[in-house]
Amino acid sequence: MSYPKAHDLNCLTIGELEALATQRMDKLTRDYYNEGADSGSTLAENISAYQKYRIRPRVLRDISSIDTSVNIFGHKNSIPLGVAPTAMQCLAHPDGEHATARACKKMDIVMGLSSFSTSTIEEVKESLGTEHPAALQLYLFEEREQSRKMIQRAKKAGYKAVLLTVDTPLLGRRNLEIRNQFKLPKHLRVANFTLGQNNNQMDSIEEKDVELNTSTAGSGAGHDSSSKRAPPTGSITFHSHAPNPTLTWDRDIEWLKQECYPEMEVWVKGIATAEDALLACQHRVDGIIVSNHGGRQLNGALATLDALPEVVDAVRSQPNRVPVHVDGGIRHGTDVFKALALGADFVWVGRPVLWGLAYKGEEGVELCLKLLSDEFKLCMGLAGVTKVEDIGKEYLVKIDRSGFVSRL
Ligand SMILES: Cc1cc2nc3c(=O)[nH]c(=O)nc-3n(C[C@H](O)[C@H](O)[C@H](O)COP(=O)(O)O)c2cc1C
Ligand SMILES: CC(C)CC(=O)C(=O)O
Repeated sequence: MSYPKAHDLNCLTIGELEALATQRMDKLTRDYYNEGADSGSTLAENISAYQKYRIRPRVLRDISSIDTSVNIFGHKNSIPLGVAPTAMQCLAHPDGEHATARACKKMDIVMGLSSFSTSTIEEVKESLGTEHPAALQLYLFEEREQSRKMIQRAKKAGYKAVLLTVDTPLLGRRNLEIRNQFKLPKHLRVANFTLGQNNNQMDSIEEKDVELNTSTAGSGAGHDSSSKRAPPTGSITFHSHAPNPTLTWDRDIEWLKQECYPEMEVWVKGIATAEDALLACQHRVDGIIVSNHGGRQLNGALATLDALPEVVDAVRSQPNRVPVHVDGGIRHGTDVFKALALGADFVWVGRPVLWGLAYKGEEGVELCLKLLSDEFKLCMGLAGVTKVEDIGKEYLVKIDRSGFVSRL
């Protein structure tokens, strides 16, 4: 018997990957990527929530053949994990989203692409290849024509789904970002909205956008409680356009489905309650991602793993049961196992992939995905499970602060 595979002896865990990446990123990027909103307590709890559960391993079950694969968007994915959409990946590495795409392709792992990517929808799909599944994360703009164009481009490029981000009616308050007056360096662009589309110069993040973040004027979160906001105009920037306080279930989800069907599925990303999960089912979305945006939006919100059971229960009470995914705080293969045992069908991972990218570009992302894959497979085997669909709550116990253990 040999030691478990070591892909990089300098980096055997996601924790080590974070440390290595942290040394390599400039302060602006590191702060932008790593921080959560306000005190960061929701970001921290997304991670620590996994420690409330312990695994109940079963033995003597012949685990000599383990199948970690699942289906997503009609494709086989090597493990029940995808790369969450995260903005502006060229900040971490010059190859940015292309490096992520190539690593995803190699690892048979679905990729979520942010609307605010530093490479275009079409370019990234080319790096993924025609067969490989991808989902476009959508910030649905008030300027609906821009969103319609994005959707059409994604369809044409072969994206399988749109993940509508619903937890950004306003932008969360990220203090380091504000203190650093974060903006995209001049040599980078938010590629989907730059020259070439519509012959319309839509700039990347400029000085005035920083103003929007610090004063929150225009984002609807100004201090004047009676002020009425005006819809954003001019350049498309993340501060001005990503948050959209006008979105509603009735008007916008229905509109989006009409625009996307039949080529692309419509998912909502950012559900955190049973009530909204029920509405998502009633509006017949194709899937739900339980997410609090990696703790970057409403600080004080429940950790996603803690929100997951109520969402799963709500969805299971419905006749049209849709898949439930979760993201936030996943840093080890055992976390993937725990999320699935609590009823998730699939998980998405954000920051660890960015750390991989910052560490070694494509190779670093691949390393990140390999670590999580290896850990997940090992966890399945040691827990006595050979098929993903067999992972259930009987494999977990909850442990409270005083060490009291209870069955689920
Ligand atoms: C730097 C950064 C940028 C992000 N950009 C987006 C984005 O453009 N759209 C979006 O829906 N979510 C975005 N997210 C949230 C992720 O999709 C995901 O919900 C979150 O990162 C999961 O938490 P984790 O980082 O703990 O894995 C971003 C997260 C980070 C850290
Ligand atoms: C607002 C974005 C463009 C990026 C984002 O979602 C994030 O920074 O969390």
